Amino acid sequence: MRLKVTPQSIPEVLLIEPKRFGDARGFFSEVWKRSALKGQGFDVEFVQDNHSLSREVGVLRGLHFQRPPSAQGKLVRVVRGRILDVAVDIRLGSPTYGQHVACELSAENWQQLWVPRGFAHGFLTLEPDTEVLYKVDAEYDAAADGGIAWDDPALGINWSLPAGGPVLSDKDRVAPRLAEIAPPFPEGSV
Ligand SMILES: Cc1cn([C@H]2C[C@H](O)[C@@H](COP(=O)(O)OP(=O)(O)O[C@H]3O[C@H](C)C(=O)[C@H](O)[C@H]3O)O2)c(=O)[nH]c1=O
Repeated sequence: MRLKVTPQSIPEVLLIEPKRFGDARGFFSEVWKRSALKGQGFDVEFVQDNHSLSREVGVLRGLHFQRPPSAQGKLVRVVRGRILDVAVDIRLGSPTYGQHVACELSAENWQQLWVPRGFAHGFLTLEPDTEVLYKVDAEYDAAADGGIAWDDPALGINWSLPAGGPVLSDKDRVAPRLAEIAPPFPEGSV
């Protein structure tokens, strides 16, 4: 098997573990195969690839989403360094609404997280010079871009922050709490 897929505590969120074929030259790995998600009921067609570099430990990007009809599913992986990757269920009416999955993804463990539409996504870097690559199934739409506070007490995310606190963008520093925004994903919207 080249791709192991494990549903998480919120079963729509999947941990994906591609196999690495190592040899004296290095390794080869199929890091994405459409049939792997299709087998889990997600027939995804990615339309954009993203790549971010975060220089310091403690960079926290999130919690972000795009509102319908520009909602994005994301397949996240780390090619250098390590992150705590977090997906928060913000689908109104979901039995796991407001709950989250947190997984450590790294170049070493080679694991990926599938974050479906209807989830807010964010990560904290655990090593310097961390590079995150992620495919999305809807293009960037700045007008649909939304965010919720990384430290929203209602979400109860244990980020394991560094002593100096997170390094945030101006946008993330002032994001509202989930209860303060109009529900971004009404029932049936994703
Ligand atoms: C997301 C995105 C951003 N941009 C531009 C907009 C800004 O001028 C610049 C930085 O954007 P931002 O500060 O939103 O980047 P991040 O904080 O890494 O945002 C991402 O962080 C979390 C982890 C996510 O899951 C989202 O994919 C995304 O929101 O890139 C684009 O041109 N295209 C894009 O798809």
